[in-house]
Amino acid sequence: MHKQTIQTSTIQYDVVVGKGLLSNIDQYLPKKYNNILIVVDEVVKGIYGDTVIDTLKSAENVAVTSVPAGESSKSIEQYYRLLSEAIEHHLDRKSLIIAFGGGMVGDLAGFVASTYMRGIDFIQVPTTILAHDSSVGGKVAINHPKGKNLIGSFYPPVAVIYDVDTLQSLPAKEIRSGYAEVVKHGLISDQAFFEEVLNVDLTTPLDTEVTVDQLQKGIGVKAKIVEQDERESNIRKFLNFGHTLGHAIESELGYGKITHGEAVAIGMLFALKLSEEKFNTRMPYKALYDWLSKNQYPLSISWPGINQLIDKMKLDKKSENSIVQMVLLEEIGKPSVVNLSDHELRAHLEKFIRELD
Ligand SMILES: NC(=O)c1ccc[n+]([C@@H]2O[C@H](COP(=O)([O-])OP(=O)(O)OC[C@H]3O[C@@H](n4cnc5c(N)ncnc54)[C@H](O)[C@@H]3O)[C@@H](O)[C@H]2O)c1
Ligand SMILES: O=C(O)C(=O)C[C@@H](O)[C@H](O)[C@H](O)COP(=O)(O)O
Ligand SMILES: [Zn+2]
Repeated sequence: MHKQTIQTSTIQYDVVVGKGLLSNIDQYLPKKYNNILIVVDEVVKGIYGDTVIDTLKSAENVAVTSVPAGESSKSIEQYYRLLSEAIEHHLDRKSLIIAFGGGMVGDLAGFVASTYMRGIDFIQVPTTILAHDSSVGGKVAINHPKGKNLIGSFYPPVAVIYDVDTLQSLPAKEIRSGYAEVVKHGLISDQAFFEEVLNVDLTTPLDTEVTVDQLQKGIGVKAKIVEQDERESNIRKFLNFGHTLGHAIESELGYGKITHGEAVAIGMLFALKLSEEKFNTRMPYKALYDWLSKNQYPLSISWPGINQLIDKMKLDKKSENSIVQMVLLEEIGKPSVVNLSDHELRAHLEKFIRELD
């Protein structure tokens, strides 16, 4: 078992990563709670629900509510329904919400916790590779048809309990999706880490030791940033590398049509191309493209119209006065936030799409 402590200006919490944690989950709760609501998606409930419920039921008053699996549950309807469940189960300010699943459940249940009675404790119990990213740092949100995560808050969990045994049952598509964020953590932090990630072959069974080591490194990269800039005034924007276009693609194609990581992977390729142009430097575009292709990321997508994409990019949370900001790289490990005019963005995006297709 490995523990990293996150210390921001507002809160301290532990991220515990290890094997077999689910069946001892009660031991990792930071304190005793009078009442717990577990929010889980139907797939995760089917595989791991009993273990967690049985462990907690002996000690606490526990209720479970499930949401349909998939990005479309990160919606105002599910958010409202979960609030109603919290009321029905008599959760109060001494109660706990457990977000049990991938990033979808983490973001949704975390947002419920952040607004129910103006905020009650919640913990993240991630079950996907992607959630090494989403469970740490306290961004919680739901989607709006106009844009990803437009309704949300900064609301850190009181603990993250990451049982890596759960990764064994992940479908290949979700392994790919999660690894895009590991690649991101490599690109924004360190050449050696990036190269190490590109050595991983996602088409063969994962080497658990290597994966867990890389997930811990990714968490370390994220922790270092959110500890200094919890609310994204400056350097936290670096964690958005690949997301300005990625989120626009997800939202324009329809939530769930492409996974978050698949869209971010395309967004990172675009950001690398732009970085080359803006900083007159060489970027590992080809190395990343080849790795993504070899690992069966969908790089040839049915592209939405450029105007729609640009409109969505303007709604990105980094935008100011409708000017699109993108995170680019001056070099690997040296991210930088750059403003782009509509004209420039359109020209580069058109060229990128043409060359990718
Ligand atoms: N808050 C943040 O900082 C942050 C960071 C990155 C991504 N996100 C958000 O996270 C979401 C994506 O998260 P995700 O990729 O984990 O998707 P997800 O939560 O939708 O899970 C993906 C799929 O995997 C299934 N699944 C989950 N765990 C499983 C397991 N152990 N075994 C088998 N199947 C399992 C789920 O049922 C689902 O079908 C997006 O909404 C994205 O915007 C948030
Ligand atoms: O933690 C962050 O900050 C990130 O940007 C991490 C991203 O991987 C994640 O997808 C996040 O939800 C994006 O945030 P948003 O503010 O662009 O919605
Ligand atoms: Zn992301």
